[in-house]
Amino acid sequence: KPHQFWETQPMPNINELESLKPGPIQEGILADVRKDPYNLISKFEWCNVDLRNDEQAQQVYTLLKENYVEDDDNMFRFDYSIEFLRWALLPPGQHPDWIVGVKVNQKLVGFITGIPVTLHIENQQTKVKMTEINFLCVHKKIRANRLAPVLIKEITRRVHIKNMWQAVYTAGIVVPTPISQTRYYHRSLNAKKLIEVGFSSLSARQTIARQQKLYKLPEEPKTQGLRPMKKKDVAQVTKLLNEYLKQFKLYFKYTEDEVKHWFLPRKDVISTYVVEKEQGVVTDFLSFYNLPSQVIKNPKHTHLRAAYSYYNVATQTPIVQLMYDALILAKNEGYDVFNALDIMENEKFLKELMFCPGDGQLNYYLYNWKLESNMLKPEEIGIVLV
Ligand SMILES: COc1cccc(CC(=N)NC(=O)c2cccnc2OC2CCNCC2)c1
Repeated sequence: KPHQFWETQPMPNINELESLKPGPIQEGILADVRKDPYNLISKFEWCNVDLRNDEQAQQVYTLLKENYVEDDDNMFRFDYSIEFLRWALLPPGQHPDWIVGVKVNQKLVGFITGIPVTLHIENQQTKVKMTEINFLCVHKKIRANRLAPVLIKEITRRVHIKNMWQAVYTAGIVVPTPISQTRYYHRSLNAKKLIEVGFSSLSARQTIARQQKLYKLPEEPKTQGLRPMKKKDVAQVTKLLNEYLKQFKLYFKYTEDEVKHWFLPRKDVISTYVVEKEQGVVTDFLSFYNLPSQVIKNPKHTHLRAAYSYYNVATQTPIVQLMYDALILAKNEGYDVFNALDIMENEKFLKELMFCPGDGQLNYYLYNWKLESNMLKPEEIGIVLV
C-alpha cells in the first residue's frame, strides 16, 4: 500500500498525466473548508509556534536538530540555526498560523511550516498566490502514528481558509508526483575535513595532500568590484533578479521588501555579494546560505559547515567566474563544502569548477496543479528552497 496518503491528494497520478488539463486539479470552494483543526490522538495538541519567542524557537531548533532530514547513509543531519529559521520563516506577509506545531505535555513533537509566495508557472500570464511548505518533522520516537499526514492536512486546511489552493515543496523521497527531479552537487573547500568526517573518501591512488592541492583556491576573488550587498543595492538587485528569473518555467516575483528580507546579508545565515564596477551600477550578484550538518558519530568533528548556492545573477561577469568567486568567498567565510543543485544555469559551472555529484536527488512538487509539460527539466526550475 505505498503512498496510501498521497493517492487521496489532488496530485496527478501516472495515468492521468495525459488526460488532466493544465491548471488546478481540484477547484477550491471556500465554503467547504473545515473551520476547526483536524482531530489529534489524545494528549496531542496543536500550537502556533512564535519563532520570535526564544523558548519556542529553541524548542523548534532542538526538534529539528535531533529529528529532521539525514543523508542516505545517516551520517549527517541538517542543523538549522534559530537565526536561520527566523530568516526562512518570518518573511514579509507571513501568517502566524502557518508555523504549526504539535505538542505532548508541552513538548514539541511535530512541526510543519508554510510561507506565502507568488509563483509564476510555465510563463503563464497568471501568477498563482500559494504557500511554500517546508520543515515537516515528526519526532523519531513517535513515528508510524500517521502524524505526518495529519500535519499536512492541517496546514492544507489553514492555507485553504485563506482562499489559497496550491503549494510548492521539495523532498528527497519520491511520492506522487514530482514536477522535476534535480540532482545535488558539492564542491570541496576543506578536503581534509571532508575526508575526516566521511563526507568524501579517498580512492587508492589519492592522498589528502593531493586532494588539498586539487581543490586549492586563490586567497581573493577575481571579479573587480565584488563586495557584500548593502541596503542601497536593494532596488538594483530586485530589478536584476526579477528580470533574470523570467527565463525559467517556475519562478517567484520579488518585491523590494522581499529582496531586503531574502538577500541582505545576515551573519551565519545568508551571504550576498554584488558586482559594482563603475560608480553605483550593480551588474551581477551571487548568494549562498549557511546550513550546517551535525556529524552524527565522529570522534573529531561535531559539524560540517556547508554553504548552499542560493540565487546567482550574472549579466556582465561570466557565470563560471562569478561562481569561482563564490567558492573563494565561502572558503574565506570558513565553509568546508559548497553545495548546489543542477537547476537554473548551474550546469554551466558544476563540472568546470570541480563539483562532484551527490548520492541523492531533490524532487520538486506542486500541489493541486497540472503542468502543461508533465515534468520540467532541472534547468527550467528557477526557485530555490532552503
Ligand atoms: C551533508 O549533510 C546532509 C544532511 C541531510 C541531508 C543531506 C542530503 C540532502 N538531502 N541534501 C539536500 O537535500 C540538498 C542538496 C543540495 C542543495 N540543497 C539541498 O537541500 C536543501 C533544499 C531543500 N531543503 C533542504 C536543504 C546531506
